[in-house]
Amino acid sequence: MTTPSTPGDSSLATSVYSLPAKSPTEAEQYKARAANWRFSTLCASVDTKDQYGASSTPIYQTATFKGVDGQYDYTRSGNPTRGGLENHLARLYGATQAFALSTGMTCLDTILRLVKPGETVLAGDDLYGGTNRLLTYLGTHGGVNVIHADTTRIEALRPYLQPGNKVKMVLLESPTNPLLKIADLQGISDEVKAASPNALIVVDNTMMSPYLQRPLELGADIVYDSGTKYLSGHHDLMAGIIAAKRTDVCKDIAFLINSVGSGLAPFDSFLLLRGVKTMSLRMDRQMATAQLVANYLDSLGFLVHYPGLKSHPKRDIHWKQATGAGAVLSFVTGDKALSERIVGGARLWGISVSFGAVNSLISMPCLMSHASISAAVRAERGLPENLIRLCVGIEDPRDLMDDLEHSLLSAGAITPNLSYSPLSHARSAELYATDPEAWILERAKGFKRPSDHASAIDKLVTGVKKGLGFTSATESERKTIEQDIVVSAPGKVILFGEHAVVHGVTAVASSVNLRCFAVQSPRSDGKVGLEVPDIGVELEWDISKLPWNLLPVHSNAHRHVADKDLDPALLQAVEGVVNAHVEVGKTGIGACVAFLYLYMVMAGGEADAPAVTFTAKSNLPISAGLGSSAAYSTCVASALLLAHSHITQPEHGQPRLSESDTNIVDGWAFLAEKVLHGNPSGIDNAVSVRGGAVAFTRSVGGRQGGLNGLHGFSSIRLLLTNTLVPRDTKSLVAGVSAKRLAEPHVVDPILDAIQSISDEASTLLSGQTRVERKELVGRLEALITENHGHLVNLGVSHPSLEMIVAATAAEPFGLATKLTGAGGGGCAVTLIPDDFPQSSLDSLITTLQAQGFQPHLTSVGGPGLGIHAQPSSSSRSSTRAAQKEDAIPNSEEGEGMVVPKRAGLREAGTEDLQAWSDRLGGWVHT
Ligand SMILES: Nc1ncnc2c1ncn2[C@@H]1O[C@H](COP(=O)(O)OP(=O)(O)O)[C@@H](O)[C@H]1O
Ligand SMILES: C[C@@](O)(CCOP(=O)(O)O)CC(=O)O
Repeated sequence: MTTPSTPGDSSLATSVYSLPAKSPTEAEQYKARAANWRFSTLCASVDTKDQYGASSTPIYQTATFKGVDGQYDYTRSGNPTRGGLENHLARLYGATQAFALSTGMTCLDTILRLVKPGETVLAGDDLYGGTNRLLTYLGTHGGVNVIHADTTRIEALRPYLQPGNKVKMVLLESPTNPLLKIADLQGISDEVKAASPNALIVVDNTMMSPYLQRPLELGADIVYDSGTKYLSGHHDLMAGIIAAKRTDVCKDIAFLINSVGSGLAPFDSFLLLRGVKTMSLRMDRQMATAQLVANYLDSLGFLVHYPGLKSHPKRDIHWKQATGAGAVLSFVTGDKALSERIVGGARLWGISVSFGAVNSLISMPCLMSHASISAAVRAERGLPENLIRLCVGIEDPRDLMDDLEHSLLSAGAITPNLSYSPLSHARSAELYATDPEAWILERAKGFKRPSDHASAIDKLVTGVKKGLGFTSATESERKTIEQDIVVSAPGKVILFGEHAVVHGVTAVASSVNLRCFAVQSPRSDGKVGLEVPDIGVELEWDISKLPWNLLPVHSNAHRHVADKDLDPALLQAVEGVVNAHVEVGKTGIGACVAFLYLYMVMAGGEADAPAVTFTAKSNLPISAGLGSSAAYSTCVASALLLAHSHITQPEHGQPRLSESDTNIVDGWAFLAEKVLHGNPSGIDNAVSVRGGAVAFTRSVGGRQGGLNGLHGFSSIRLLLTNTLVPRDTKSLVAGVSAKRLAEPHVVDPILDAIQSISDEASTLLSGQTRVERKELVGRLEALITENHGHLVNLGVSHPSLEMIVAATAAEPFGLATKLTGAGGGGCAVTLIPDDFPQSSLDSLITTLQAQGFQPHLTSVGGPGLGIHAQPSSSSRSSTRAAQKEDAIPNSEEGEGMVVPKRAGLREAGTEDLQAWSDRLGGWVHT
């Protein structure tokens, strides 16, 4: 057995990194057969020779191998799965040897170790951020002289090539990422070699893969690829490949990999080998679509970087050395905020760094993959901050175009071309099937980029269409918002007095630590959109087509104050608009109607209606009695009020929102609650808007209502248990009202009894009583049990709630529980005394879970409505600069990257919402 030891070990090339054990004749036979195969045949035909005849290379998931004279002894030095992959890749790269490592950056690290202190590395100036960072480190810590130049132009390299400069390595990329600049690989290699014979030409070939470009055939000494990209194609592994022709170079690389242990693990080697088999197939599809996308954007007048375009600089050189244009392209919109809107609005195009996988991606390199290069250096290297990079996958091109076009439209990057008459569906389908390039150009004709000066013909067509009752002529001028508006509001738990509160009885409630979060973002296509992924809502409406004619006429000059009552005719019309979407379920319909109703009433007319998308997501269980509707209503109300500047956008550092703004939001949130619940008391929105704990009395029949803060509430521990039984607040509230009408002699005494309970609870929780803690908790427990009994008599309990009451009351627990909220299912709340042992709590939780319920301990009394503050105008520029600097150190592939807020909210999992909002920071609460 030969273990690689020193670079000078001549046995190395034929030992652990050589072809697998097989007779030379077999290997030769394979080579002879494969000699004339084309690339895709080579990809799919792995030369496997396994002891059991396995037709796919097995995973040798082992660190060590038995015996002393076998071909393998230790996986760091060599492993049959990795060896099989490396042999296969060596053929694809046209290399003497190929090596599989853990990542593309490991490849670069390994290659750079061939440079000694005092020697020079010549590298490009449009490099992947990670490459740039490693080179900088080598310069400061490794004594290596790193020079950045435009490696795509030999003229830029010439001054550095004199022997005195000790150029050991020239790092090339073509096309570059993300500007797709082309380098003449053969020309540069020849000239570098002539001037600096010791220099190694290294090519990062990741943008092309060996399928499209084989730099070893163009004079390069070493080529490396991030195997994470096209080679694997599925974003399910990380890998890097080094391929080289010169045996001395191969030996050095093998030595380093063995010494460091950077070889790819067996399982990842297996996955990569599997991925490589379909590489050409995937890339053909990806490239064909990329070409369509590039043609589309190009014909609309965007500056597009893609070597498949006729106008691409040095296109002829690219096509001399490569057989395809790849599937990455980038384009300039001219406006960073516009680019953020485009990226934030895309759905099918995922927001992510990296490229080359089967699914399509969209990103802004300056905020993501290239964020580790400082803004100043990016500017110096001509990387526009508004650049959008598209990495095309294998999805149906029509779906990709639908999504991109929708996103461009809603962001205002394109507008419909009113003078264009679209093809019929049948003709368009036929064109797509027979001539996709003609199809895409035809598609692009339906749009144009907005310009300040619409052509005379456009103006004429607009006028005619408007006269005929078509969409508003002023879509591009329609009001929108300047920046994203971000808000959040909590749910609530009612401890005493639900239902009775509707009839004027006092209730005691507190906010909980679960919230609804919302982003309202600008759009420029004359539409208003609502996205509530929790309940499957993703809709948009033409603003001009909303039933504006039914808006009640307001004499009132204080338009920002909400109406007390709903307008039945408008409500019905809005319900009609929403009900037209048959795909939306009951929960979704309520959410849409509440939003659209507020949207229309607050605008007061079409002219003032802003083109926005409202996106909401919540970690509150919906319809479980924890006030998810109030949290949503509060978010809708505050976001719309901010869009109209009816309340003040807070600035960083402001301690809290003003009392008057708080009241305005509460009024509108109450109106939304009325849409959702018919006759709510207003307690849910009062708590959601203000947070904390309150005793709330609705003003009924001329009696004075009121709201008092309860400061002894927050120290109480509550267990909330969700029965998961769905119910409907509106009908439960209506049921109690009907019962009161039918049997006032039964219901009224119950209401009186609940009033006494709430009064006593308010006193106990006011924080000012002298009652001893233990006694206080004991009294509250008795009140809970009593209040639940009254709710049972009002007919709003449910067998599942009774199971929880019984389970928590049973020995050894002995706890008091009541339903909370509207009942009929939903949640129960259990008071956990201070001295209740943790072990008992754990066992109670297990018991409840075993019965199919979802218990969780909650903290109460947290903040109410929060609005994400804009930096104050004086500090705006410095804060931005600080944020950018903050993002630099950890902006790795994905980590710390800046995602448009709307997309960030949409993509965050329910569990991550709070963390997403904490990361945003800068919240100002009521
Ligand atoms: N996150 C949310 N996004 C959109 N709408 C919501 C959301 N949460 C609640 N809603 C609306 O509120 C209704 C639930 O209200 P309700 O039955 O009172 O339950 P809860 O006690 O959770 O407030 C839903 O049907 C839906 O229309
Ligand atoms: C039953 C009621 O008192 C509370 C309703 O709470 P929820 O919708 O179940 O979260 C109704 C109300 O106060 O509006």
